[in-house]
Amino acid sequence: MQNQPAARARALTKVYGDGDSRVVALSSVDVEFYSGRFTAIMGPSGSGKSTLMHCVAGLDAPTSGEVFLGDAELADMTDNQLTALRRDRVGFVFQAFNLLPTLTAWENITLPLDLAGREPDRELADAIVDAVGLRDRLHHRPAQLSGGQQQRVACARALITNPDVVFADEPTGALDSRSSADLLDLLRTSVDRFGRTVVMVTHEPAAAAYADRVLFLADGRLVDELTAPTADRVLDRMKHLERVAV
Ligand SMILES: Nc1ncnc2c1ncn2[C@@H]1O[C@H](COP(=O)(O)OP(=O)(O)OP(=O)(O)O)[C@@H](O)[C@H]1O
Repeated sequence: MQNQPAARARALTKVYGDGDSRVVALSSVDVEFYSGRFTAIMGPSGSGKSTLMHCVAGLDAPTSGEVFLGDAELADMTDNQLTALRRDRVGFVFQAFNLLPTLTAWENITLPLDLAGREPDRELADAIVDAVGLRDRLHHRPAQLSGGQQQRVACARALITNPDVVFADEPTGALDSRSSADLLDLLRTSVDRFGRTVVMVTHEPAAAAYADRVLFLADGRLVDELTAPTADRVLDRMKHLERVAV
């Protein structure tokens, strides 16, 4: 049985520019991201992966179509409501870690709560700090941490508000293979242990294999999907897509 979608889009279309520079980045995409699941989005370069994630996360407005986070339709929201939604109900992890250099790891992790005037839930904060394995680094600043540690701080920051959905855009893109595996384990743990919903854009079949389900985009359309993926099966589908695309 599938869970309720934590986020979904209907007939989502995104067009950039006009005239000669017009690009249809997404063409009438219907998609559901199930609650408590880990979904990976793959596809050739330029296929619309980041655009899809940004539209569903409320970072970018669709040209047409509908996007829902839970029951809320994003188009019905004012700018202030969208800002609050991005702060309180959505967590983000990007390829560049985007930590504030003057704050310690702990201050970076709790920043979204400070901005919202909320206190950390001690039990959740403890569990997250243990899961990211940074208990002895909490008072270090980003420059004193490795890339992998910085990305785990970013991941803890995305989890600390107990968001409905964590969106990760190429989160392992700047990491070595060991740090990538640690980060992917952490995203997997956030789903299995904390019940989070994770949506991750990636180029790497080995990273997509951590997900429960992989969606494949080509030319702005959803063209395929795989459940219980393995790196080999993901790679096979990608080869097929890239053959079709040339
Ligand atoms: N701000 C923008 N203005 C104009 N065109 C854009 C803009 N953002 C994206 N595009 C175009 O939209 C299409 C989809 O881009 P998108 O970044 O979503 O693809 P992607 O699958 O994430 O690519 P990659 O794997 O290379 O990061 C591409 O043709 C891109 O050039």
